[in-house]
Amino acid sequence: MKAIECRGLTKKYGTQTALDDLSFVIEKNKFYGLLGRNGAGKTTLLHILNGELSQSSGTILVDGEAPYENRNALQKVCFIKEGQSFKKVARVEDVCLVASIFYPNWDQDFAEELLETFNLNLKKSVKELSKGMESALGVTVGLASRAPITIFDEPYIGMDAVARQKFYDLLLEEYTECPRTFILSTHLIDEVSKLFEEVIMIDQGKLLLHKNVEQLREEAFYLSGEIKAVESIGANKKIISKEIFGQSNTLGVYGRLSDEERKKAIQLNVSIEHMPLQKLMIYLTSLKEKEKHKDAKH
Ligand SMILES: Nc1ncnc2c1ncn2[C@@H]1O[C@H](COP(=O)(O)OP(=O)(O)OP(=O)(O)O)[C@@H](O)[C@H]1O
Repeated sequence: MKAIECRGLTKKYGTQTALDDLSFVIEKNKFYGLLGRNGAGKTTLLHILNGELSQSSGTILVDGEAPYENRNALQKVCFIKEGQSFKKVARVEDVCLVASIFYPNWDQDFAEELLETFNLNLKKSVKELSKGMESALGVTVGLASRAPITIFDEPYIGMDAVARQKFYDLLLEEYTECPRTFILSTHLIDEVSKLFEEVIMIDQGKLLLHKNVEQLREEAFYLSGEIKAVESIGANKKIISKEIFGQSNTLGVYGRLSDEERKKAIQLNVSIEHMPLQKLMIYLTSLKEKEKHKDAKH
C-alpha cells in the first residue's frame, strides 16, 4: 500500500534545481530514513510533501491526493521540522491544543505522558523553553499526533545525547505499538540507523539509492586481509573505498557476494564486515562527485 508516490518530481528555485526528476514510492507503515548531504534537497522534498511548496513539474501523491494546499491530505501528515518555531508567546498546553484540533488521531494522554518524560511543564510558554526543550516539544507533537505519515526533519537540535536516546527509544516503542509511516531525515545516521527499514538517499536533487536496510547490510561491506587475497574477492565488484596498511588491504564493496565467494573469502582469511550506513553515504556521494568532475573534464 502506497503512502506517498513521487513521479518525476522536480523543483527549481529560479535557476537552482533542488529536486531533479525524483521518482519513488513510500509504503504505508514502514520506517524510512531520508539521507543526503547538506543541500541535497531533503527539506525541499519534505516541504512539497507537506503541501507548503508546490513542485515545478512531476507529481506527488500523499495517500492518493496532491498535497499542495489540500487540508484533507495534510491532516494525514505531521511534519516536525528542524528548530520548529512554535509561537513564542504560546504555552506548551496551547501548542498541544492547536495540534489536537488539527490532527484527528491526536492522543492527549500520550502527549502529557511524553511532556512528563521530557520534563516539560504544560504552563510554560515557548519562550521560557531551552532549545533542547523546544525540540522535545516538537517530538511530543509528532509522536502524539499519531498522524498516519509522521515526518521528523532533524528534530533534535539542542537535545543532548540522553534526550536524543530517549527520543529514539520512544520512536521505536511508538512504531511497534502504533505502526504508521515514519520518515526521519537526519545527519546523525549511525545513531538511528537501527530504526530504519528502508533508506532513501538523495544527492544533488537526484535519487542516489532507495533500498531495504536488510538488503543494504548484505550489499555494502568491507573486505580486509592480505592485499592479493582481498583483491581477488573484490574483483569485478563495485569498489567504493580502498585503504592499504602495509601488507593488508581494506576494500569497501557495494555489491553481492555469492556463496562461493564467501567460502573463498574464508579460505583466504579475508574478513567480511558490515559497512555502517553513514560511511556508505559518504563513499557513494563522493564517488558521484568524482564521476561528475571526470565528465566535466571530457
Ligand atoms: N528558498 C530557496 N530559494 C533558493 N534556493 C533554495 C531555497 N531553499 C533551498 N534552496 C536550495 O535548494 C537546494 C536544496 O536545499 P534543501 O534545503 O532542500 O537541502 P537539504 O537536503 O534539506 O539540506 P540540509 O541537510 O543542509 O538541511 C540547495 O541548493 C539550496 O541552496
